Amino acid sequence: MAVYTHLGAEEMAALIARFDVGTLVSAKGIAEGVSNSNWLLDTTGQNGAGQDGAGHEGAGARFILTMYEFRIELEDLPYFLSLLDHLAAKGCPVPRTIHDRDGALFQMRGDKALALIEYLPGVSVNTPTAGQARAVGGELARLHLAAADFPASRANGMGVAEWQRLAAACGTDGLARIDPDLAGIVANELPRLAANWPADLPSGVIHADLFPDNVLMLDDVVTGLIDFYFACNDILAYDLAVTHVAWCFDKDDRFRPDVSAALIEGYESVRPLGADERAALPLLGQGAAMRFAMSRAWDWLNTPADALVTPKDPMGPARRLGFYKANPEIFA
Ligand SMILES: Nc1ncnc2c1ncn2[C@@H]1O[C@H](COP(=O)(O)OP(=O)(O)OP(=O)(O)O)[C@@H](O)[C@H]1O
Ligand SMILES: N[C@@H](CCO)C(=O)O
Repeated sequence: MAVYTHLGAEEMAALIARFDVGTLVSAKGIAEGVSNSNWLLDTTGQNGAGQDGAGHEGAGARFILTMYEFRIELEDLPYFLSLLDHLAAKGCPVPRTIHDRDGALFQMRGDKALALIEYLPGVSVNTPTAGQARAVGGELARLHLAAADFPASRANGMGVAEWQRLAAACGTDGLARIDPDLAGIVANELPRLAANWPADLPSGVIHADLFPDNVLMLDDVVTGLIDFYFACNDILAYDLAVTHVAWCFDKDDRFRPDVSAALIEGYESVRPLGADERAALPLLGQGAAMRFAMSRAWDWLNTPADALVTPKDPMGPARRLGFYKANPEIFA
């Protein structure tokens, strides 16, 4: 479930009339996703009409309407939405933001923001193949290169200081309630990661959350990179580490060496890693695993029992952290 707000037909049609996209034909709530309300819209217009004329007259057009419900600060929206436009203009497979007739990137409904973005085809894979991981690695590197001249900057709100804040907010008892091992893992590993976190690796715009559910694919082709709402400026190789944690293990947290090799090869076919970046990957992987262990632990302890969403298990990333620590040679 992810439609938290009801928008009536008349209101939806009036909203869409602010854009040069034709008139509304249908609007369907999208079940996937947990943070925002999303609708799939069909209109009588052309895709991207009024921007570059792409699309086919008479064929109708399809869009995603997102209402930002939680977590996203309004002041960050221009960064996220103009980043989509910047990357799309450079040929990255990301949805363009549809601007309204006055050029605005987003609309307000009460205190909530809404944005209309381009619909992209494709599905999210559950068990990626090596070929799919190679393609994702290549697109991630292309994203890093394409964003090199993006003029805006945003600090990583999910960096080391946030892992520490979340760990403290969960407390030793809370972590131990989730799993008897978790409190010990955090007590041992978090101070070490914080003390050794690299400060001088190449940085730029990163996606920071490129899990399979944020990638749309058709066979081995990436058709969409979506959900840029953690994007920020940080270490580029950390983004590869995040993607590695998310793609290179099976559901039982067993490492998948072929998928790992393909992801890194795909990345390096576009942007070869420096020796310093490659040497840092074992630590960056542990940090990426800690980031998701901590955000999930907080959600685990703070999601009401009757909530419509099931919190994700923090122990998956926690076990992957242990794997990276014990097996740094996988990145050699
Ligand atoms: N541009 C797009 N083109 C096609 N489908 C999209 C697009 N954007 C989103 N979707 C669909 O909507 C679903 C939810 O989107 P998204 O993951 O951005 O939601 P969210 O609530 O912000 O995410 P999260 O659960 O990661 O916080 C996606 O799984 C995908 O199926
Ligand atoms: N992709 C994240 C959710 C966003 O922080 C996870 O799987 O935990």
